Amino acid sequence: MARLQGGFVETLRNHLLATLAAAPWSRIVSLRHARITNLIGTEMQRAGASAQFLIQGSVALVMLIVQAALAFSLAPAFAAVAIFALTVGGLAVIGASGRTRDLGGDVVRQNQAMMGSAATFLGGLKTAAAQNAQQSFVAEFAAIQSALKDRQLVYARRSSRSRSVFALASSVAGAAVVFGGVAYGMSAPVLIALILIFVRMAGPAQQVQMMTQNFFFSLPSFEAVRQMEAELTVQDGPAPLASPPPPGPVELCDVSYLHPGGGGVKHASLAISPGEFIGIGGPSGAGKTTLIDLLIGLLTPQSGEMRIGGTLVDAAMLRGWRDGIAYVPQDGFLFHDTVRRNLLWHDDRVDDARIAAAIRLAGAEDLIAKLPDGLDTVIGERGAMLSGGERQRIGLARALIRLPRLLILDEAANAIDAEGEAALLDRLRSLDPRPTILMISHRAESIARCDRTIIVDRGTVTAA
Ligand SMILES: Nc1ncnc2c1ncn2[C@@H]1O[C@H](COP(=O)(O)OP(=O)(O)OP(=O)(O)O)[C@@H](O)[C@H]1O
Repeated sequence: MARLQGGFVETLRNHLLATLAAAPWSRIVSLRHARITNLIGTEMQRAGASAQFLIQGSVALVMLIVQAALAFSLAPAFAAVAIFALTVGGLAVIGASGRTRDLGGDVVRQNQAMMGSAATFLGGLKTAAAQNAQQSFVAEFAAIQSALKDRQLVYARRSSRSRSVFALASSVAGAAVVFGGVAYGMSAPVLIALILIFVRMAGPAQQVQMMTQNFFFSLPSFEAVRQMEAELTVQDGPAPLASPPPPGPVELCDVSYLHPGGGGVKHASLAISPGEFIGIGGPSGAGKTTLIDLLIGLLTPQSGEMRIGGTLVDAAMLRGWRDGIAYVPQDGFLFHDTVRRNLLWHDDRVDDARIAAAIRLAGAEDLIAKLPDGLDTVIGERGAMLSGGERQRIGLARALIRLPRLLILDEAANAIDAEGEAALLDRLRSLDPRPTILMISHRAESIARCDRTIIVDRGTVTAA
């Protein structure tokens, strides 16, 4: 049973992760991270427990049926009364299952709120510490914990009450069997055998009752996992194999994508040749990131089309296209591990010469030289032990290690001093062969270093 339960949880967890990985970006972006981490951790375990309760309850039910059949063969009328009593008890338990399930649903919601509160606290730790605001986080967390404990107490009280009722009812039933047997002149051997059977039925009957309750209490966890999968799944079937796109320009032909609030990109048409270094400028919220998300295929055009090397992009080509993309956001994702593991996050079969070349290009040589253990220094959660500019240089080096066909810099150097950024851009310009580089920046002097500029303003894309 342990193997079954372990296998069930493993399969469920892997399936959820695979669904998440295959989900369209527009759906992933609106998900709350705490919801996912809570599902993967706590709720998966509860869902596994619910599967185990189902199996244990079924085993106990089979035992109960066998014992009831045995009792029936000895004294049919008696057994019929006992089976009737058991059925009434079973129906009462099932009747209460709706409320038990609601309680289980409350527990899922509170677990999620608790995870969300902890994640917000950790994310805003520095701001909270700087403003002495930790107490409000602690108070919020305590309030959620208290609500969670209350729901669990209600459940514990309810199951303890039904266990007492069951114990009382089975004692009364036992006494009734003895009394009835004597009153109706049942022979001593049959009566003793019947009592033995009924006594042995009490265990499985109670187990069925408890397992049913536990099952309905943990069922909402399984339902929550399924619910998320349903929200993330667009179509069934295996993802297509990646097919590399043909060489040639990337083109957007009259492409529009508007987010639910109305912001985005309208009727964009542009062609980007291989090796071009293009600056993308425009005010905040104008649609620059949306344009990039369309070019890397994270967003699918609502109208218009995208071509690479003259060929219309389909799902298989999109996978191949992304294999050649390196994307560097403003706040590059760094994790609590060594610089080396952060650099090789995507592919650890890279040789040292390629790592050194990428570090040189990103201008991260001095930074790594001064770290106590060089490339093997652990840099803290989200690279907390580095400065903003240093974090960005590590993010850039990681992207360059990929030897991308398309390099996207989404305000990826805005924390680096102007002089350092100018030198970095010059190094990128002189790369040979040079990848296509798209750089979003709010610094006019940085944009000026590109081959040409695209301006995005209120969703309209124009060449400057
Ligand atoms: N997932 C989303 N859901 C709803 N609206 C969104 C979403 N993403 C972006 N928007 C909206 O679309 C518009 C364009 O956003 P986008 O991120 O493309 O702008 P941007 O030019 O990159 O801005 P910035 O320079 O500030 O990064 C904004 O009004 C933004 O609020």
